[in-house]
Amino acid sequence: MDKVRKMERVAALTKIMTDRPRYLFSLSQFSELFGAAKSTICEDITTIKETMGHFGLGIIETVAGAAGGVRFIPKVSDTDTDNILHELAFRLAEPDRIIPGGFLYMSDLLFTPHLMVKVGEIFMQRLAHLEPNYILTVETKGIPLAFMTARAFDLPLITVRHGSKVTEGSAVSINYVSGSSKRIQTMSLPKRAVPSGARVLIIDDFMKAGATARGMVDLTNEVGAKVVGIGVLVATAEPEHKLVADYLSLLILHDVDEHTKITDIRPVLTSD
Ligand SMILES: O=P(O)(O)OC[C@H]1O[C@H](OP(=O)(O)OP(=O)(O)O)[C@H](O)[C@@H]1O
Ligand SMILES: Nc1ncnc2[nH]cnc12
Repeated sequence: MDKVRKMERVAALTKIMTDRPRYLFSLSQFSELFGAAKSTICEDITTIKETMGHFGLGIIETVAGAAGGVRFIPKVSDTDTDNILHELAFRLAEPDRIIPGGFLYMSDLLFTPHLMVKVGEIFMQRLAHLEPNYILTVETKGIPLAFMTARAFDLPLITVRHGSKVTEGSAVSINYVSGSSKRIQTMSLPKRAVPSGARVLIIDDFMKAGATARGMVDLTNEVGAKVVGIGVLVATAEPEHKLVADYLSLLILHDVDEHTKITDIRPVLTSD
């Protein structure tokens, strides 16, 4: 290979690292890829680190030692977080989102990749201290958000399903009554999906009574793993007491008025 110029290395390194947030790349790997000395790669990394810091684009973390390396950690600034949450609240308050029964149509936003990438990064930033090693959600609408959170953490996603599937092997199942649908539903977790002792972070799009989240906690306990935290995009203000003790919600839905078409939904801001 022709000698790779610094500008080319920096562009390639940035692409490789930001494509896989939080993954620890070894310097030897980069050194081999570009045919450059480790000291040269270190200089490139310093340039990327400074640029990221200067523009508030994320953090480049170096880990010393034989098992060490370098990784990119997404960082959404407080201002960007507040702007995204304001934008989501504004869009969710659009009058034509109200569905009879006081439901809010959210699927278009939940399935918009660039929005969910950011929300996933916000969850990662706020919940990384819990040190999960699995992300868990329940089908259907929670999946894109949970998947993007899993991406920001560089962790696998497990999906609880409404009913067991032969392709997933043996499963533990429970019945629960979702406060939202007021129906008895079944949820199943394949036994092989979560090893016992795993630290699980639950991510979902919506929480009303919290029965769905409670069900996921119970299933996780059933397979000998532990729920370390729960994050939801929207939680309703009422009922105040949910069926799970502790959770982080990015938006609070105070009211949906089907007659006036006014939805009162507010972000939980970084300054709150
Ligand atoms: O706190 P709860 O009252 O239990 O309700 C919350 C659940 O309701 C929604 O799912 P939904 O029933 O709309 O299913 P879907 O994602 O498959 O559309 C949401 O994704 C939660 O999982
Ligand atoms: N989108 C939604 N709007 C209102 N209540 C819900 N419960 C579950 N999903 C909901």
